[in-house]
Amino acid sequence: MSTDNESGERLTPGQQGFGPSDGVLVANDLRKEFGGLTAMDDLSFAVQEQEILGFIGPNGAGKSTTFNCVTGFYGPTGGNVWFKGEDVTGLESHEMVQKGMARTFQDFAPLSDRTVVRNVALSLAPDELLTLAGVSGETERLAEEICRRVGLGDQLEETPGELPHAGMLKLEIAKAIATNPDLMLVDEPFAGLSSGEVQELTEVLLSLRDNGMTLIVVDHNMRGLLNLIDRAFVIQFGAKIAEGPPDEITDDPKVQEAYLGGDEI
Ligand SMILES: Nc1ncnc2c1ncn2[C@@H]1O[C@H](COP(=O)(O)OP(=O)(O)OP(=O)(O)O)[C@@H](O)[C@H]1O
Repeated sequence: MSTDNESGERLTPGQQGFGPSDGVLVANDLRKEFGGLTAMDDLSFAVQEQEILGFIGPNGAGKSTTFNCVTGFYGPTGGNVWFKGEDVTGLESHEMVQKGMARTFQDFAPLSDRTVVRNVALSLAPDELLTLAGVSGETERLAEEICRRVGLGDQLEETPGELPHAGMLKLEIAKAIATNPDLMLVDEPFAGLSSGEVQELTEVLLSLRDNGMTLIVVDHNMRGLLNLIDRAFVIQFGAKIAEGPPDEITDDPKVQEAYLGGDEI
């Protein structure tokens, strides 16, 4: 990643430029403008395989914009995104899913008239469905297994409306797992959860990593993330202000200033 230039000076990503092989997901000089507003200002970062990156920033910092540009919901104005070494800049969201990138949504939109397990079965990757075609009950079995992995084993036959808020979050994660991703971007997973529920969901996300997945967790602050993330990447005004181990980042003067007058980081 960072290499020395001819004069021996350490180069930071923005100066040197990240390349396709610098991580499983790499953004280089990623930019998004909305009219005259620059929401993402030549942002560069790389996420390593099986890493859990916390992507943090105060309100309006550009987290959702970055999330949307990486997952194909917005086309970036400039820069590049590489996923597993391939240039995926500007691809559509369904193409990103096919390539192994999943995301969760803050606005849950399950099919309210289908059971929990059917909702997950309907999200199963087409590959899995083709492989399983004609094998009676296999699709359902796989969907059930995913539900159990996220702690929904006892609610398989309930409808989403019967689930508590934490259950809806688990369903959202189960639907993302069903697409068989290598990388999952999780949007504010702990919003509105009790400390016990945070702990339970932390264990689910850690087990996904232990099974080979890479995760980016986007959040307004680091409450609840300390036991989950390996590294925090903090942005403000669409640009990086700090990066490092989560327990150190909270003491960073730039981070404290960014949160001044607002919520605690
Ligand atoms: N579709 C859009 N059109 C115009 N401006 C936008 C659009 N989406 C975001 N912005 C602006 O871009 C900036 C970054 O917004 P963004 O939603 O990415 O921040 P955020 O870090 O996700 O904030 P929050 O934590 O409040 O969700 C803000 O100034 C926002 O008003």
